[in-house]
Amino acid sequence: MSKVLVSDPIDQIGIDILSQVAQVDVKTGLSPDQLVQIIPDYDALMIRSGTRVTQEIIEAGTQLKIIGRAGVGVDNVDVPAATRRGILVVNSPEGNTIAAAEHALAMMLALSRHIPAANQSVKAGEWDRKSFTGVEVYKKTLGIVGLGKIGSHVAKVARAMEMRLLAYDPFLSSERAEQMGCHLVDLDLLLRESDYITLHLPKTPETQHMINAESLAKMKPTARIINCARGGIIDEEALAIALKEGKIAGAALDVYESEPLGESPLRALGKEAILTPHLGASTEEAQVNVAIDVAEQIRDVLLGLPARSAVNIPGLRPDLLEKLRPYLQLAEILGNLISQLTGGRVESLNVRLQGELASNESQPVVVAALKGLLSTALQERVNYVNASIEAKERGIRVVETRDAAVIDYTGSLRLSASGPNGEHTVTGALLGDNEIRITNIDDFPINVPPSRHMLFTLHRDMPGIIGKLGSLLGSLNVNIASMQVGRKIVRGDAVMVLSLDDPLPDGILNEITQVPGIRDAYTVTLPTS
Ligand SMILES: NC(=O)c1ccc[n+]([C@@H]2O[C@H](COP(=O)([O-])OP(=O)(O)OC[C@H]3O[C@@H](n4cnc5c(N)ncnc54)[C@H](O)[C@@H]3O)[C@@H](O)[C@H]2O)c1
Ligand SMILES: O=C(O)[C@H](O)COP(=O)(O)O
Repeated sequence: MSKVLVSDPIDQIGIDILSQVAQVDVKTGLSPDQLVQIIPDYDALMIRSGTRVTQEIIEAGTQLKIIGRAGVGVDNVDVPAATRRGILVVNSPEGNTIAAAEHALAMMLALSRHIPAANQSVKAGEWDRKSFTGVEVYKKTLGIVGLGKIGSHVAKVARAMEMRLLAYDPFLSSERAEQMGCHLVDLDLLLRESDYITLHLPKTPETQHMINAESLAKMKPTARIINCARGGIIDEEALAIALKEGKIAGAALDVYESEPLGESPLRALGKEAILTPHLGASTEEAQVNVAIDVAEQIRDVLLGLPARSAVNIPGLRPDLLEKLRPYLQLAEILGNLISQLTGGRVESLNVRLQGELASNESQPVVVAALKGLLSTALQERVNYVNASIEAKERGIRVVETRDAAVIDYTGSLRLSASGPNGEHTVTGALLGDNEIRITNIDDFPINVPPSRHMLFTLHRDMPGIIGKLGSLLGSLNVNIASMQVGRKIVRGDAVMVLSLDDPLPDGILNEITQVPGIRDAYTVTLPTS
């Protein structure tokens, strides 16, 4: 049974889903060293933002197949290291969108009306109304930095409060921003004109300290800033100084450069600063959403099914996946076949996608062919996550051609490559009921289903050859399940394709090529029943 480690608190519903297929161990609060020690036992790791999944942990996770982040941000996971090791990283891109947006809006209103400080004052026995006079958000300008899922929900609610909306998002068109009621502007203008600024963008090297002393200096002295996105987008030291010196009126932070927040000048500030401990996603609803979303993906991957929100492999729409699934299997088999026929070590792979496979949506089929090609050398270490990277690192050039014309089959795939055994070409297609067929080998037409043990010969089409080969295999107690000959002209060159019930004994290929008329022979083991 697979084993899943849950190293951050997640909703019970996620644990119930995982328990359908795996032993689930919930161990929160582990130190990095403890995690390195126990991770080798686990097939899957489920986390929130509390666990930092470093390269060291990934390398120690020799059984790890998937890391599931019950939330959006994967900045606490070394995704490139996971990709190199073929470990899938999945998240829940939408499960906590509403929760995070509502937290940002709550912060904006709490800042405007000094709610935390007023609450504290009443609880301390005071009745001070004068110190807590606030401001209204009505008709004020809200600058939204990052108009993605969370930013656009904030925009929707803020519009209902009749705020004027500015947005800065370099990856969004003005038309799209206008549809959301926002006027797209540059960051400089947004900083200068906004009464409130709310951040909803990822933390990247480019956005690190995007809000710094210089940008704070551009803001109005009455401006308030909210960060419920990621710590580090604001330079905390510069912010603390700006607040202390009254350069801006307030800040509400849910996320910090280092979490948990340690010693910080922010802690010493008064009612102008509101600090919450990374609570954006902490609603009952969001925690159920993300736990279901990610646990289901981990469960599916452990069952050999694809994940819907993988961050290190292009996601596939479920309908497209359903359509491509038999082609992915075909591509893997053909990739494996060509690798064995060429003797491995190919320098380039030519992939021809024909008929319905010519569409750009069939790109995963190329990845599947690479996976099949590399699996002879890398076995289970290659998968859909790392096949393209592994191929690149091995210097394998992939040349794709696409032709939408339908020839013989609705869709077909042809691979050619050369290696130590010379150049070979294999073509395959699906029959009406999605049955896989190898339809051509080295330009000889055939029509055989792939099978686990196969023998391919190149021979002269002449009487007696089939009988001689059959007798030879019979004398070795190898049972032939099926046999087919492909030829272009009578008594010319031909290929023979045999499906065998048993693997061929070692060294037998030499004997086969001694049969008069047989020029070459290859045994192949394919990943099929
Ligand atoms: N506090 C929390 O608990 C919490 C919860 C959920 C999400 N988040 C964080 O909120 C942020 C937004 O999440 P989302 O789901 O809306 O993501 P999203 O991908 O839907 O939106 C992000 C937007 O930021 C924009 N963007 C990227 N680089 C930018 C830049 N340099 N300047 C301006 N805009 C830029 C993108 O174009 C995109 O529109 C993320 O950082 C996420 O990790 C925090
Ligand atoms: O990226 C996210 O989803 C948020 O930061 C939430 O993080 P959390 O799951 O640790 O609450």
